Amino acid sequence: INAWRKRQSLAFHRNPLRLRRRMSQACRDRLVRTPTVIAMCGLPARGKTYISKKLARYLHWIGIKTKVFNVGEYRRDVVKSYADKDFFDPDNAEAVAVRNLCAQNALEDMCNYLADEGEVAIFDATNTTRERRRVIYDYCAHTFCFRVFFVESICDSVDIIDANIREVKLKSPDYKTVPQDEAASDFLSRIKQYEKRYETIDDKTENNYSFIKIFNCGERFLVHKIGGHIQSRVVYFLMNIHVLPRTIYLTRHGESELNQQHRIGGDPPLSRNGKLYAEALAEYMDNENIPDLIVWTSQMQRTIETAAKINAPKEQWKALNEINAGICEGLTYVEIAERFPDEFAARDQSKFYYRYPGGESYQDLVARLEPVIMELERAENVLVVCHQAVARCILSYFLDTDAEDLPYTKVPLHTIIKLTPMAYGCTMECIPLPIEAANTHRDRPKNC
Ligand SMILES: O=c1[nH]cnc2c1c(-c1ccccc1)cn2-c1ccc(Br)cc1
Ligand SMILES: O=P(O)(O)OC[C@H]1O[C@](O)(CO)[C@@H](O)[C@@H]1O
Repeated sequence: INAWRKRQSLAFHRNPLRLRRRMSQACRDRLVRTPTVIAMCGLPARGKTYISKKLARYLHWIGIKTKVFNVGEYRRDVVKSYADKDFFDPDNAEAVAVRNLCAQNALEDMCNYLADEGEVAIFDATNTTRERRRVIYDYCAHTFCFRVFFVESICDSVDIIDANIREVKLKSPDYKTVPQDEAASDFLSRIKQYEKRYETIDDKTENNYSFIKIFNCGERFLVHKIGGHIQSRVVYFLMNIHVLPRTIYLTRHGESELNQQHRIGGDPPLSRNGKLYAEALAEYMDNENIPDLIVWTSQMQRTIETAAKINAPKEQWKALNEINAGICEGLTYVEIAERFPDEFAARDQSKFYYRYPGGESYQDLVARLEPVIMELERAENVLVVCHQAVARCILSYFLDTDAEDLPYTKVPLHTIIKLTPMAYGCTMECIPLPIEAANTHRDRPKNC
């Protein structure tokens, strides 16, 4: 499929017409993983960029090549200094031409990305008219034979719109030199310009499309003609996220007796220092005074023991158990290098994909952690007490780390990581507690 795509993309740059015929031929052949365009729809301040970025982060984390194409960024490239709301007046012919050009440029870049390497592309734009959606559908589905899935966010809650404008819009490049209250009123009138022409997806005249309509941040959904695996994963994800403010705490278990011996795996008890960390962690969480905190641990005794003294309900997840090192369980890295030199070298060559004989890879870990991430999206204040490799995978979901770098993320023992969702991402604060612990981190070797 990749070689085919490479040929198609070369052909495209040489002879667009020939490619389009070839691509329509491909339409008749069932492609294994037909690329999907997720086209956002909705008035400004309906969370389109929020959904686009969050969705892209989730799909990237489960291993699907995904990229967001934001038309606003294309417009800012073309129109250096933003004039004002009149730029969005549908009767301003020159501005309409510029905006259509930007949308077309984004559309072409997006389809080239999918023709070359991408599996999912998210088209982050208002797409608020039937005509605009038909242009997208004809270009992506008929010319390129990609699946198209429309995601419309509809929100009439003034509080939510106002919060969005305050939290995100006023920080946008369009308003960096404008006083806040003037920016807010300019943005509100920008919305009014769009409202003049807004046509919500109509399940009668647009009933051939696959789409989901989301009302008021997920209070209600209307799902229409889900087409394929990606779309069903997207719908499932969108029905599990929420925007309630909350904090996620992440920490490894206290130092274990095997950590002290620099041995990996096993199901060892805590060392004396590990027990001290368990007490300090309970005290820290008490001081944080988090409403309705829930604590998740693995089923290994070192995490259960670490959480035991925390004054909150506990839940054990087998999915949070540490990576299974198979034949290397209980060994030190030196012993592994001596007894299984080829395995040791192979792991450093491709640490994310390498699977221990009789054990797991980081890629296996991400797959087994997906239900934990989904439940974390549904939950509010949670403390997750887990392990080094597991913590790296969970952290990479929130920080959008690449698979290449994920297995080398530093997650020291006796450190509390505080994750707070903000605007389009989340902030991370590391709080090391002053209790001695072995260093279990192994850096990427120089030659890898
Ligand atoms: O402003 C908004 N209006 C309307 N819907 C919104 C937002 C935001 C939002 C949240 C944080 C910052 C910026 C935007 C998220 N959603 C949203 C939409 C659908 C789902 Br399913 C979940 C959240
Ligand atoms: O992938 P790495 O760097 O070997 O770290 C994972 C290892 O960390 C530990 O949790 C502690 O050493 C081991 O149980 C596990 O095999």
